Formats: sequence, C-alpha cells, structure tokens
Amino acid sequence: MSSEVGTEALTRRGLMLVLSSPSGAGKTTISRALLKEEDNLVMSVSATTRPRRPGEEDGKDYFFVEPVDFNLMINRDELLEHAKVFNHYYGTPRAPVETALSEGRDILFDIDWQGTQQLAQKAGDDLVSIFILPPSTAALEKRLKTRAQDSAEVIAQRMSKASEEISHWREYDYVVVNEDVDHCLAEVKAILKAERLRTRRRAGLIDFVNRLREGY
Ligand SMILES: Nc1ncnc2c1ncn2[C@@H]1O[C@H](COP(=O)(O)OP(=O)(O)OP(=O)(O)O)[C@@H](O)[C@H]1O
Ligand SMILES: Nc1nc2c(ncn2[C@@H]2O[C@H](COP(=O)(O)O)[C@@H](O)[C@H]2O)c(=O)[nH]1
Repeated sequence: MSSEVGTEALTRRGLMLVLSSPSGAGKTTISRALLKEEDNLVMSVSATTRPRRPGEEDGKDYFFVEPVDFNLMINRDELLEHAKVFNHYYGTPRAPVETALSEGRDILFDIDWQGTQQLAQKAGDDLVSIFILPPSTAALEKRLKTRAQDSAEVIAQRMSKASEEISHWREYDYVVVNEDVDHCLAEVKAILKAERLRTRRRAGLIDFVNRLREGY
C-alpha cells in the first residue's frame, strides 16, 4: 500500500550563523547581501557603546547605548554574549535570538572571536561559524580607507589588531576568502544551505520517515 506522505512536516529549529573577520574584511557587506537573498534569515542587531558612524541607524545597524546602559543590560542578563572590541563594548541582545530560533528562523551574527567563543559554549549544535579572510593585508587596509568612516587613527588601530583577530581562524567551522563579493557570497550561501539540511536540525524528519515507512 502506498500513500501520499507530504513534506510539510519537515520543520526544523533555526540555526545561528556567525560571521567573524578582521575589521574591514567584509562581514557587513556579505551580511547585507545574504539577508536580501535569504528569506528565513534575520540579523541579530548588537548593542554597542561605540559612537554612531555617518549613515548608521539606531535599531537597524546597532542599538547605540551609553556605557551605563550597557552595564545594566549585562547585569539583567539581557545579553547572550558581550566583549570589548577596539575600546568599545559590543553585545548580542538575548530575546530576539531566542524568539527567532523558536520560530524556526535562522539568525545571522556579525561578531568578533570573543563573542563567537561565548556563543559556541551556549549554543552548541545550533551554531555555525564562518571566518572571513581578506585576500591580502594591503586589500584590507585599502578597504578600511575606502570605507572612509573611521579616522586614520582608528584605521591604524584596527589594522594593528587584524593579525590577532585572524589568529582565531581555526576555531571556526568554515573559512572563506573575500576577494570577490559575489564569489564569497556564493560560498556563504552554500554553507548555509548545507547546514540547513543537516539531519540533526530537521526535527520534522522523524515523523516524515515514520509515515514514509508505514506506506511500505
Ligand atoms: N570583496 C570586496 N572587494 C572590494 N571591497 C570590498 C569587498 N568586500 C567588502 N568591501 C568593501 O570594504 C569595506 C569594508 O567592508 P565591511 O564594512 O563590509 O567590513 P566589515 O568586516 O563589516 O568591517 P567591520 O568589522 O569594521 O564592521 C566596505 O567599503 C566594503 O564596500
Ligand atoms: N563580541 C561581539 N562583537 C561584535 C558585536 N557586534 C559587532 N561586533 C564586532 O565588533 C567589531 C567592530 O565592529 P564595528 O561595527 O565597530 O566596525 C567587528 O569585529 C564586529 O564583528 C557583538 O554584539 N558582540
């Protein structure tokens, strides 16, 4: 006897996709492009004490907060992770992440290696981490200068920390080189697609397979 099984029950829990890189390698660029092309993916908007750059919007690019408010968020356990990066504090608000995951949505993080280590401890199998490398030191510096949003002093400081940030590449599940945006985006999309199909994430498979087997 055969019967229609249907794949509507193939639901899964959302995953947490982390992008890290030295400053200027292209996390924001890749994230924006990915969000345009992927329906079930939402961005985690971080809180930061860093001053707003020209063009950045509160609540969209970051939640820009005073140090005292950032400390309150830590004390109330409202941050999933937090770290000091380039003399400012950055952290991931917990509530939107938990909502997205419980709704089966995937969530994208643009965070540094310190935050990734903290998320890895808390999220375990839900986490997929990608380290983005620039094609060269010269290209990285050119990108920071071309972005033209930070002072020469800030750019020099970020370049001086690039090697330290890169030293954490082995801690990530995947490494991609962002020489060409389209190529890098295609690689990140391929990773996301494969990770979405992992057996352990697809809770709905149990019912699907059981019903499939009943038909034989
Ligand atoms: N493949 C690429 N080729 C040339 N320029 C690029 C490429 N990818 C990104 N850029 C440019 O490099 C600059 C830095 O990119 P972006 O802001 O995305 O980096 P980031 O990793 O998010 O930096 P930060 O960590 O400081 O937030 C931007 O001006 C962006 O347009
Ligand atoms: N650990 C965390 N790191 C974060 C978070 N949000 C951003 N970042 C990282 O900070 C640097 C600098 O960012 P910029 O916007 O000032 O250029 C970069 O490496 C980001 O990935 C966060 O919530 N937690």
